[in-house]
Amino acid sequence: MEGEHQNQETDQKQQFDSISRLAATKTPEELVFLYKGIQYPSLLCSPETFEALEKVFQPRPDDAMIISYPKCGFNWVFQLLTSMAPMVNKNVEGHIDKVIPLLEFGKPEKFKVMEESPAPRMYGTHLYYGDIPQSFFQNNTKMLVIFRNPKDTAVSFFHFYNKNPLIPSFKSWDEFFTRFMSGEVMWGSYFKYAVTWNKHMDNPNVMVVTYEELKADLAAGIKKIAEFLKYTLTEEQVQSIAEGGTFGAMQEKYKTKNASFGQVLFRKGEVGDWKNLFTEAQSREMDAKFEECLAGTALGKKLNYNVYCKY
Ligand SMILES: Nc1ncnc2c1ncn2[C@@H]1O[C@H](COP(=O)(O)OS(=O)(=O)O)[C@@H](OP(=O)(O)O)[C@H]1O
Repeated sequence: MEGEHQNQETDQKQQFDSISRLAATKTPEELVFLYKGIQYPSLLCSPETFEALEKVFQPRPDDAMIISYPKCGFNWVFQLLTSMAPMVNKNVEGHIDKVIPLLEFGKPEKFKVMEESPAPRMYGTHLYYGDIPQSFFQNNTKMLVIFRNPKDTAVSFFHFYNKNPLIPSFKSWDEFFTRFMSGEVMWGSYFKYAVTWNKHMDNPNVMVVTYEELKADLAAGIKKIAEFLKYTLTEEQVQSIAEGGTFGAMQEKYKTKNASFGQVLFRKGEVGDWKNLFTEAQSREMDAKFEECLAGTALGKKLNYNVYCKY
């Protein structure tokens, strides 16, 4: 089993290196493609995979699906879930890391591989609510929706664009900020994403967790997630998941798994980094947008904007 796991890690590293070499031969325009009006990275997503997600993939009620706008903590929560899964069913072990966990990434054949995985399966998406196939709602898949305050999300996204060889770069933070605010970035508008999810927070199969609450108390966050998924964990198991889920532990793990992508993915892992890039005018502009879209809403309250996004 250990050998198989190492092979999967080597595969991931080789895939990333070979796609990076391909990306270097592309123009910035070629690195992005539009699907239903939204931008996606063309070397990672394809219309065939989007169609197979809709028509071929069979979600199950005991699946755990992470849904997040980019840079809100998808990989962090995925790590927590993959630590939990073998505690719930040992047979899951050999199936973790077999496919890229983001549903819209990779080739359509991945869905056949996922079919063979025992419960609980863990995967996720950055897709808009409206672009998630109806089958997930009809089959009562459990949805963990991860949000992060919009200012840190924007800063993290900006650095991601500029560090990730698979997507185009921006000349400046100011240019990126304008595009983020108008929603002309990959996976679309943060605010549209949030406004839509705010309407579905009462769905019993949906639980919203924030990046900031995990940062404040990771063990409490793990217990909350386990309870939602109906997993029984001992205190020791919670502690061991929390230890493996710190920023430092995850950064270290990626050094052996895929060092170059690890550097792209695990940048700083902090709350409040926005203060290093936002001008006062940009901060006010985002405050006004938050007020217009989310003030007074359940999700707006959960995001604790006044605590995390004000000077
Ligand atoms: N364990 C842990 N603790 C705290 N923060 C963490 C952790 N793991 C990942 N991160 C930070 O999450 C940011 C990346 O978010 P995503 O994983 O959603 O990115 S992606 O859209 O899927 O590429 C990115 O944030 P920034 O550092 O602010 O850029 C990561 O560093």
